Amino acid sequence: MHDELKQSYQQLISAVGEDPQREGLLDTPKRAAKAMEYLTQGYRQTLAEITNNAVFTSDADDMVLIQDIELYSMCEHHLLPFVGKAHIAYIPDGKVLGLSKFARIVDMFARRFQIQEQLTHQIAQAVEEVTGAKGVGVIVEAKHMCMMMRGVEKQNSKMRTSVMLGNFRTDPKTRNEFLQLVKN
Ligand SMILES: Nc1nc2c(ncn2[C@@H]2O[C@H](COP(=O)(O)OP(=O)(O)OP(=O)(O)O)[C@@H](O)[C@H]2O)c(=O)[nH]1
Ligand SMILES: [Zn+2]
Repeated sequence: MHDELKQSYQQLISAVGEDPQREGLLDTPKRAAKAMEYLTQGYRQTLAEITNNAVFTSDADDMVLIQDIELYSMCEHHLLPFVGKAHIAYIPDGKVLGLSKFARIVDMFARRFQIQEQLTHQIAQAVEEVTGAKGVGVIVEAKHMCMMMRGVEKQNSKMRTSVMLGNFRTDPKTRNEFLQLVKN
């Protein structure tokens, strides 16, 4: 993959009319390929591997909220970054997941070519799958460079997506508790 990416970046540099042999650009295909490999490493990870069995038995059955998990992803339409935060809440059903693993789940799906709606959905489903929770709620808020640097060039708009599963979907009280907690 590395060599293929490197060649693609060489072509890209030529295609925009730059000189790939210019001193400042000589190592750019190599660096850019390495960066792109990192930014898409989510394709080469699995849920089992990143959560590493960090699921613990617990009789806690109150809502757990992990807020402000920063995320960097790339929109699949323009391959430009979108940047923001994820908030994840769940109601355990006998099992809790190690705290850091929520951030790892966010990164695994963010480091792919994405649309925000699907990213939000995948995070929620993964948390449900790993914890077997009674319910899961995920909110993602992000700013899309494809709307800021180009196109409509709006600097202040933000996209907010949410996915509610289990009792977050069926029970308005649970959902409201989540939304209230995130607001605070
Ligand atoms: N729903 C959704 N849309 C997104 C996301 N990221 C980018 N987009 C939008 O995808 C759309 C692609 O529209 P097109 O008309 O095919 O592409 P375009 O001509 O580059 O569109 P403009 O951005 O309006 O210039 C744009 O409206 C983007 O704002 C995302 O995560 N979710
Ligand atoms: Zn885009």
